Amino acid sequence: MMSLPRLLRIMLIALRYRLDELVLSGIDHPWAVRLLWVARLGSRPTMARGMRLRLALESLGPIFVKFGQVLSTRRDLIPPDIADELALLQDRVAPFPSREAAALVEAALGAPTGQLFAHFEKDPVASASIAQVHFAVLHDGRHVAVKVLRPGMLEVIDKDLSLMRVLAGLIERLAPDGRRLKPREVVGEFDKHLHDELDLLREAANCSQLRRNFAADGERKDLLWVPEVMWDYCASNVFTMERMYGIPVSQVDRLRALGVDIPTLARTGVEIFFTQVFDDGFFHADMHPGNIYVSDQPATLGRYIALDFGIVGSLSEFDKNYLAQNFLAFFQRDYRRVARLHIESGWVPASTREEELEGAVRAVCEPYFDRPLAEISLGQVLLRLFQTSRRFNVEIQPQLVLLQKTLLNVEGLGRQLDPQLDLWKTAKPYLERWMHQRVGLKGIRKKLTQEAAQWSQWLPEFPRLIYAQLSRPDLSAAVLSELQRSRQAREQGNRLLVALTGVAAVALGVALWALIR
Ligand SMILES: Nc1ncnc2c1ncn2[C@@H]1O[C@H](COP(=O)(O)OP(=O)(O)OP(=O)(O)O)[C@@H](O)[C@H]1O
Repeated sequence: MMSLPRLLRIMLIALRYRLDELVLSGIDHPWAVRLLWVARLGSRPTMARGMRLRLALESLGPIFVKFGQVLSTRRDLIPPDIADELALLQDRVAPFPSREAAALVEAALGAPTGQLFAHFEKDPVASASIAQVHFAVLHDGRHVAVKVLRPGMLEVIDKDLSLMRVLAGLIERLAPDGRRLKPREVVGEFDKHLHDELDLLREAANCSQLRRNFAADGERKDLLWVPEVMWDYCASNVFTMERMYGIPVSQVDRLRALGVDIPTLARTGVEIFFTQVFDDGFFHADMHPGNIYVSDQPATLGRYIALDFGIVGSLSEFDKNYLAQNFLAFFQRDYRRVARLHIESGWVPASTREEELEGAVRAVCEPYFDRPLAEISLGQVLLRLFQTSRRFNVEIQPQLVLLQKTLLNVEGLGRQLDPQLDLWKTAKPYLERWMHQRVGLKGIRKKLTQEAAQWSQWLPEFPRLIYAQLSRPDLSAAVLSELQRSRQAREQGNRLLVALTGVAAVALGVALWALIR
């Protein structure tokens, strides 16, 4: 599967941009030192290292560009100057011919586009490295957007990925800093990311779930507008959804000219994110400005529109608990609690000394309080917490890394819209409400409701089980005579136990009946 000419080309480009300096400086393998010395002859780095890496990735093609974009979010691993430069990577590429797009749709949906759609726009509205989007109209008049996967993507990706794995192995072995950079882990993560993005049915299902989450109750309906999935027009390489009408959130001047209140927009953006994280545990994790639009239609002016559902994150109750408690403890500067939370939840080995962890957490968190609360980046705090945790042998769960990356995006977006945005003020009510719901009466009620079905099965069996336990025939004579001695006391106790169990069962039954009624 691995192509030698392609590997050589990658290496030549890497040398041309002197990328060896980035990862191999300080190398002490004799043959590699000599080889590098020859290869470096005549080339002299004149540009900043980040720019050289960006240009190299651009000349290696769309998969490497995508890799650079993903890498730009790993600020826990790479220095800020490189991350900033990689964030500039654009993966707009020339569209593939519309004939080919139409043929792919026909093959996937089993009918010619002329028969499937009342109208199918020949020219794509957008084309990126993985897919391109065509607008169309269904026979019932609904306007749709049809996302079509580029042909032959899987083969190209698998070839480039196997090369990346080879390079990652080399870097890990040769580079003095190789282990810390975790190149194989980064490529592994990228591999998963790409394969997820390649399955458009998966993306359609994510879209459908997000739409349901935001359509469920009236309050939320106005927060975020998510396209409806046209399931009859979807396949693994074709995703047809409702067409949305809006303006990219980054075009602030246009939005302002339409009368959209920008500070409100900034606050709502953060609220939407926290709603997804703490209420649903399911969040859109590719929140770059190109995927977030704002409605320009009179009826829905200013409402957020989500697009591109290739990457989403899911959080368990445990993750949410970890996040909420840590944020709250952090803002109360209660580092002992942060440390204890990590030990009690089993995040760090039980043998970890609480004071040691507390000291480490204090060292990373305290500098943040040098600035006003409104300027603190929750994404950065989380990142620093993760970095500290790593030193104490914690493997950070991928969904939390995804969340931290998205949080940085959301904060960036919010502050771009409104530099005065007080993130903590916007986030705090969510965290407190969530904690309240979890530990307060509401939380207990919710838990009981969830368990109600189980209890309704167990409850009727209680008297039989109690009776069976109290009249076990297999008690030996010795035990019986021993028991006879204390029979009186026990009978008294048993009567009390049965009475109490009965009362408890009735109370529980009434409570459950009230909850599920
Ligand atoms: N439902 C829709 N309604 C209107 N326009 C859409 C819709 N879906 C996608 N588009 C347009 O197509 C563009 C690309 O869509 P999308 O982001 O889903 O594709 P992508 O291939 O994942 O691109 P990228 O990798 O750059 O994010 C969007 O920025 C938007 O302009």
